[in-house]
Amino acid sequence: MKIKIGTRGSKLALWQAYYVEEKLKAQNIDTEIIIIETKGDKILDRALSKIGSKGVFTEELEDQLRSGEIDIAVHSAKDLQSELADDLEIVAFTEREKIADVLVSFNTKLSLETDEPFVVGTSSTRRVAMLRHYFPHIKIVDMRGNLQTRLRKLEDGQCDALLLAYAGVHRMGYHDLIAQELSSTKFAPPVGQGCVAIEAAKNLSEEKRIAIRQLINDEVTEKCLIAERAYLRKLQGGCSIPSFGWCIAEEKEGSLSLNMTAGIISLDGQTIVRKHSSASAKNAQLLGETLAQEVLENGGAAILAEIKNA
Ligand SMILES: NCc1[nH]cc(CCC(=O)O)c1CC(=O)O
Repeated sequence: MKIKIGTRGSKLALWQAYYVEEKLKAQNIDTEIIIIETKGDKILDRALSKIGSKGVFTEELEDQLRSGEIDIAVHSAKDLQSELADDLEIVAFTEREKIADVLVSFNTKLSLETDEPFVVGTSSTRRVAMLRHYFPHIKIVDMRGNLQTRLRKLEDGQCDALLLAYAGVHRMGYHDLIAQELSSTKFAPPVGQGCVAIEAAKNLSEEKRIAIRQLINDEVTEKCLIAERAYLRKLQGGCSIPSFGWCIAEEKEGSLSLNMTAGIISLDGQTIVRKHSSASAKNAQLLGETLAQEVLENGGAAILAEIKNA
């Protein structure tokens, strides 16, 4: 059997593709990595939220899944839109890395917790809003591009620090630049952060589908991601909305139980709606949907409407 793996060409995307390839190769499955450029890779001069919300990093990969040019597409789960077309599905989620955001700087003594003002580069609406809420003394500059591009801008002095996902920083070997790991209860991570998702067309052969699930899927992570993605789908926000959601699993009396926190924050950081709930892993999807309903009813809908009008 041979499995053709489609990926974007950034270093982080390639790390993910090699990670998946290793797991398949270990069981003597032949693999080929095919690099595909997406709109999100080509357009670098505009904020992601302005390019258009859906599929900026996925559309071209999905076309090739449908045509059979590739068997699977490897994505950062957080970049994969919550609602897939009817002919596509996620067949596996890899075991999750730490989900927190980190402050990255050449001055690792920097901390958001002191009153000292400094400049942070980020273009994520969630990170901007969270900074405004918790750390209003921080100045923010817009900063897009892949990790290496952003680090070069940091090196050039365009900012004092970056806010990034721990997972990407760790995978790229930039551990030494981590100045501070942020608390997820406060500075809540987005749905999917730290996890790699494997997307396939529904017409992929059953043989390949089963092999991929067996070798790559982590069942505990999958339950968490089902809950998180159900939350995002129900919120109908898309990836440029400052929403957050993270679910952790714990073994409780022999069965798996999920604890999830989810919410949304206004762009100016003034209003946060945050809800928490638990459920059995069997009800993962319902957990995410129920939380979305609660968030929407308790001020979330008003924040969404305000963002759409802006
Ligand atoms: N939006 C870009 C992106 N997509 C996935 C990651 C990090 C790795 C991950 O969360 O899986 C990053 C970089 C970042 O936000 O710092």
